[in-house]
Amino acid sequence: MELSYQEKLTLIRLSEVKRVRFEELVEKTGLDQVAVMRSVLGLQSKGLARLEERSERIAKLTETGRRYVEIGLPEWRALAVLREKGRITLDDLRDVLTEDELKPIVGLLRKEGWASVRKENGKLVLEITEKGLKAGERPIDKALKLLAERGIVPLNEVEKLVPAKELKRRKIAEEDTTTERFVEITPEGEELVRKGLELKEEVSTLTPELLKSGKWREVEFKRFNIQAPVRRFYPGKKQPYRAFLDKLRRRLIEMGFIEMTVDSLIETQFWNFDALFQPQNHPARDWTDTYQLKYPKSGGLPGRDLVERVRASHEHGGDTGSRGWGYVWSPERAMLLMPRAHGTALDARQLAKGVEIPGKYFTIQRVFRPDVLDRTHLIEFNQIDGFVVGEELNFRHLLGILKRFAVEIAGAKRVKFLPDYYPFTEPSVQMSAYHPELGWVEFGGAGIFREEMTKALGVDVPVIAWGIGIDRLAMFKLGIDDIRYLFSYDLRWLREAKLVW
Ligand SMILES: N[C@@H](Cc1ccccc1)C(=O)O
Repeated sequence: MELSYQEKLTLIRLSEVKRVRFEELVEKTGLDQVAVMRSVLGLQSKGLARLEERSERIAKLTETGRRYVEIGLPEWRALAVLREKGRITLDDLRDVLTEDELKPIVGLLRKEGWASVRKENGKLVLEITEKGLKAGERPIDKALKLLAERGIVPLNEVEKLVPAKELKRRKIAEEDTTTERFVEITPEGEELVRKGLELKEEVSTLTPELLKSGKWREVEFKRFNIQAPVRRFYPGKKQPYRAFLDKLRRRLIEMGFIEMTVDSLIETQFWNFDALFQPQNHPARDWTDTYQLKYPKSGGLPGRDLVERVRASHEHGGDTGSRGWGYVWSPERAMLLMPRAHGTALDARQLAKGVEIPGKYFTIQRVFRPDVLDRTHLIEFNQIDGFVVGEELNFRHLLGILKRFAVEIAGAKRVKFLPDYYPFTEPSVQMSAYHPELGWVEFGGAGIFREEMTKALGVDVPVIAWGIGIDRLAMFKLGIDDIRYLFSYDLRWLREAKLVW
């Protein structure tokens, strides 16, 4: 039979006394209470010992009772004054009794026969009696003594002296129930001890010393119950959404994407709109769809050549064969500053800077757009934008990549594509994924960048691009149905949110 060190120790100590109060057994083993209880339960389940619980009615000294132990019961204090003076009025007792004790005192003394009571000139006069002079220890005094000595006394013992009701009425003691625990060894337990138990100290940590000295071969290792329930533990960890973004970034890098970064959240309209072939009179450039910077209002434009190519593209299509938008392009307008409204601005910057062909790029950006806050809309949110550039790319590649994003990264089960419109892509597509509680949620746009855009930026091969509302993807992944929760301070959520992947 497999016994732990503590079980063996407990069993051996128990065999010395056969039957013992639990508290005493704790003392005998020198272990702590929890360890002994665990051992006793272990022994019990192996049939070597029995734990017996007995509840018992007891009387317990009250606060008032404790005071009486110190200064004496009120009737004794009153009697002392009577004995001294022979004849007294109630006023003479005010020094030795409280107001509460004074009220019932006449009745008490009379009941005991320690004083006679008369009324003289409208005042009560108490006179000591023969019995009062000889008065000695009564049952209630004995009960009080017993309680004083032990604090807690079995009810039946007290009741041999005074009814518990009486003690309760006088607020000396109150009734209660305690559970006493006894541990008893079984014949099987005794048998086992008789055969001899080897008591080897158990080791719970394997130390370098044990390993070096080779002593690990001799010692006995403590067994751990890895199924035992433990206390919940909340170690420090990354904010769940931050963790999600970090993992997403790593994943994309692993997939061979190059990350595009930028220092500022502020962008010129040139990079946010113009370089993307979005005409300056396009409604989405209005203050209703994007924010503008109050101060400073304007920033700088990139090199002349690039600006001229973008201008040409807008005004007449440049050398793409397109007719462009057919209006007079304004550099001042393009210089206006705004909080970046989409991550796609970084695509434009990268294409202008030069790209590897074939190549894959991505960026995770904080972007800003006026909106009404609700469960699926924030005015400040995160986008993951990316593009793939290569000679042979076509629309089918784009759909394939997008589907992979939605299914693998967002864990969406159902995805659908719908035709859409963006000034910078042709064709354009919008994607939605099915959320179990919110229904179809649009989470991104994509398309093939128009030549009017890519050529002006200096790239002459197909570029397929997408922009995804990453917060919405995270909702799927983190299993939440309110986008605002991603930035929540709710400690419970922060502690218990699963780290995904
Ligand atoms: N920038 C677009 C998404 C998009 C990116 C790239 C190509 C097409 C569309 C948006 O924010 O909605």
